[in-house]
Amino acid sequence: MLQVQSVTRMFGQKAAVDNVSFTVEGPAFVGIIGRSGAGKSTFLRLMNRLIDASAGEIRVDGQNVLALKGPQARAWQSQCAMIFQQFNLVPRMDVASNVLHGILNRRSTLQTMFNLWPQADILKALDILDRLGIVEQAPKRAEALSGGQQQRVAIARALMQDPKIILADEPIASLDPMNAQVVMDTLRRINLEDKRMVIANLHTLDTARRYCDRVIGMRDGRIVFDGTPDQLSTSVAREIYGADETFNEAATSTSIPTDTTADRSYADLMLS
Ligand SMILES: Nc1ncnc2c1ncn2[C@@H]1O[C@H](COP(=O)(O)OP(=O)(O)OP(=O)(O)O)[C@@H](O)[C@H]1O
Repeated sequence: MLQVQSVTRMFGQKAAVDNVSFTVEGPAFVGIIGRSGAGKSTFLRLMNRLIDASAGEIRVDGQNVLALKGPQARAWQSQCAMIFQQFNLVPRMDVASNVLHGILNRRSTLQTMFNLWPQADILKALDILDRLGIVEQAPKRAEALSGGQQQRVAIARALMQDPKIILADEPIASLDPMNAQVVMDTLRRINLEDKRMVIANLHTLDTARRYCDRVIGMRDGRIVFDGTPDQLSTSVAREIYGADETFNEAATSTSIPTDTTADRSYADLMLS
């Protein structure tokens, strides 16, 4: 169970995250939406302890993870793995080693220097890649893969940590619609099959509606919507994004073009 209680993060005089509270029971798939600067990334970084909160508590199964220090804070970080828009892989390193890097902090410097991995870890990494449908890519350099494949490698690296929670910061923002769907399907599968909570910052409404059990809308650091995908009407979305009646949902869509639109580029669709 996740309990976020009155969490605030100030940058100077500005509250990037402003008195945010919500509770999630069980391993839900939670989407956070909102326009640029709403505080979505800051919130995920607070949860993962990449930055400190100015006030508030985040309790996971009763423990306030914002109060953890030193090794306990690092242990928490491996319990809530992070996935980023730009994948954050080591481009020249092979895919299998990138996945193994998910458990880098559990190894000695000497083992790391000589790239020595226990066989059990290597097998686990290959198993995870197999599960995500990219095991044949294991010996290739990460930079040789498509964006969608690279994001799946990043998900595999996260799974190597065996996390309770996966935090995904705009995981499909750099991907074309087809790859975006594969990556979102992968995250949803992990959520449902492994019962790991996923909290994903999403920049498109249709993705939030399609994949999430729960959607949280942020605006200027505050929660302005917290509900189910079917409660996320166009007028509610307009409120979250702070847009007027010219607000066009299609401009926040990543749906895959079909039939009559198949010849048009994705950019054309976004602009239409
Ligand atoms: N390190 C920082 N120093 C100062 N201000 C910051 C810092 N990080 C974020 N902010 C500010 O906090 C606010 C929230 O930023 P944040 O990146 O969390 O928004 P976001 O909703 O994730 O936006 P985006 O979708 O563009 O990433 C913004 O006004 C931003 O300028």
